[in-house]
Amino acid sequence: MLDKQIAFSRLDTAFARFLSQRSVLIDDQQRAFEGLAKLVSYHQSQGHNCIRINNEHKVLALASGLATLANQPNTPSPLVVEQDRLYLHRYWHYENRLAIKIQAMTHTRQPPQQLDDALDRYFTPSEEVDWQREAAKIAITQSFSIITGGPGTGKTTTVVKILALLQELADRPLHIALAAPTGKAAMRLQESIGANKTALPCSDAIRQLIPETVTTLHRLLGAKPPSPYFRHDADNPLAHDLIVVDEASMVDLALMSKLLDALKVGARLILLGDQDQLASVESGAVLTDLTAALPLHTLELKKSHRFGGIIKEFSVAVNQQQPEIAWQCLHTEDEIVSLLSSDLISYIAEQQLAYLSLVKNGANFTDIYRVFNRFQVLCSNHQGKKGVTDINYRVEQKLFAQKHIQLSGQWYAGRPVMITQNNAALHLYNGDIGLCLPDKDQNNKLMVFFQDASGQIKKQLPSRLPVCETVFAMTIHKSQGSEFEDVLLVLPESINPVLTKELLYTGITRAKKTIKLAASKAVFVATVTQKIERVTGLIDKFL
Ligand SMILES: Nc1ncnc2c1ncn2[C@@H]1O[C@H](COP(=O)(O)OP(=O)(O)OP(=O)(O)O)[C@@H](O)[C@H]1O
Repeated sequence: MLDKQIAFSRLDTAFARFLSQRSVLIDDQQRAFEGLAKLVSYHQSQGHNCIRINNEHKVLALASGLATLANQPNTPSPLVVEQDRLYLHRYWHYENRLAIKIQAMTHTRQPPQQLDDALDRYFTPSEEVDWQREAAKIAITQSFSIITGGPGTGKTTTVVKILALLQELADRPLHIALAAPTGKAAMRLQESIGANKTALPCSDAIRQLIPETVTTLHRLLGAKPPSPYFRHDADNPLAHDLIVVDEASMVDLALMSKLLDALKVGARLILLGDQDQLASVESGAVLTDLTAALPLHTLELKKSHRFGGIIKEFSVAVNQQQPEIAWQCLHTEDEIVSLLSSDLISYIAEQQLAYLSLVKNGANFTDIYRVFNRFQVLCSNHQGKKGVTDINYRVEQKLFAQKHIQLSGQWYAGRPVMITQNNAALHLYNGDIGLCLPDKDQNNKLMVFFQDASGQIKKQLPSRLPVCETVFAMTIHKSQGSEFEDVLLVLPESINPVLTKELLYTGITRAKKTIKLAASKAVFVATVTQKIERVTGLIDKFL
């Protein structure tokens, strides 16, 4: 049953050997069991919650003495068999807890009196169905709700109205937390909430009950690194009456399960996100699974208020896996969505000139940061030709050859960097972007400048920074939760397993104004055709 093509890690091999040596099996059966354990370990590391097994494997796993049936829990075993699925015990536990906790929240609440009148004040009555109003109705009458939709469909606008409505309708002020999986996503939601609050048709008293700060989920739950556990859990629940989580597609099974565990009895949860985006980096496809499993708790907003036109058409064609239509979108006259026709590295270097000239002229950081963030190169892959490392290296060399940067060492004025490791002491987190600039207050010594959610600027000595990398280009994965005016999407020269329609859709939906694509038709078509399939048992647990 072992697939020779699979690149098992040393961890997969060591884990499987460890288990098989503890099994009661011998000889061929022991070897077969070791193969099975290796497969579970590998697929879990690839984002699946479990693997599908046939009867023979089920018998083998149970005969090993190291797997138990999910519905016959006795002593905890390293593996769990549930129907035709084999899990590592921990992931079965996460799936099971998550389903149990959500099911406990699926009873409908008594609709408050005058709900319709209240809704009418926030949502202008119209002839057609107003889906944002419907979403608000679901979120108010259910303890657990999901509002999904692509960029600009009004998820944030709607949720701010929901928060005001819930505060108006509550007997006492609700304790609300707003959270997102990454610092970047938290920052964006915070900006958006602030802007939306002022436009609410409510009293100042109600407005003040809507929080303005957005935290990361890890901070909300009280991370205790390196421990995988949080300060808040079932024994020490969060005090909040309502928690809103934005960019929920990025939340993996383990984190979502821990979040649900940490909710107090009677609390509400609203998940916001785009179910068509990439699944979480770690295992599971939680948002997609939950939207499929709980249609009565889910509302999908379809109409984009930010952009229609060709970007929308392009994203829809990619999402619906129509490669020929998507390819045609790249060939319209207005060039809002187009193929890159010039040399890739020269084009990227040219796009940095406005930014680098501000750096050279000693402009203030806010202006430099804004101009840098206008354009971003998003690659599908990190390694290999046309991956992030390759492009960053070649762009630096080009800018150096053109004398736009002075490349005497690793650090130079104008080097943009992305932090790739959290450092709580410095308040710098994976994904934060900083710019290396001469510090006028310190005799032009090179410092790395960052801007936080509140717009505050902080600086650090390059030598003190946690691990980071140059970021003229970043992966599409890292760009989740961010938006840029102009995006250049770069795919490699040959197809690889990372290339999926979800990845491309996520990259496309980062763009606010224009999209350029650097890819051959063959690779583009193959990418649109490939889809993320994650093996999970979550939907089955709601049947
Ligand atoms: N019903 C509406 N009528 C008109 N404009 C709207 C409506 N709903 C939202 N908008 C506007 O559309 C824009 C996008 O809305 P919003 O930021 O709420 O969308 P979103 O789904 O949260 O987007 P993203 O996922 O990109 O954060 C905003 O400028 C907002 O004011």
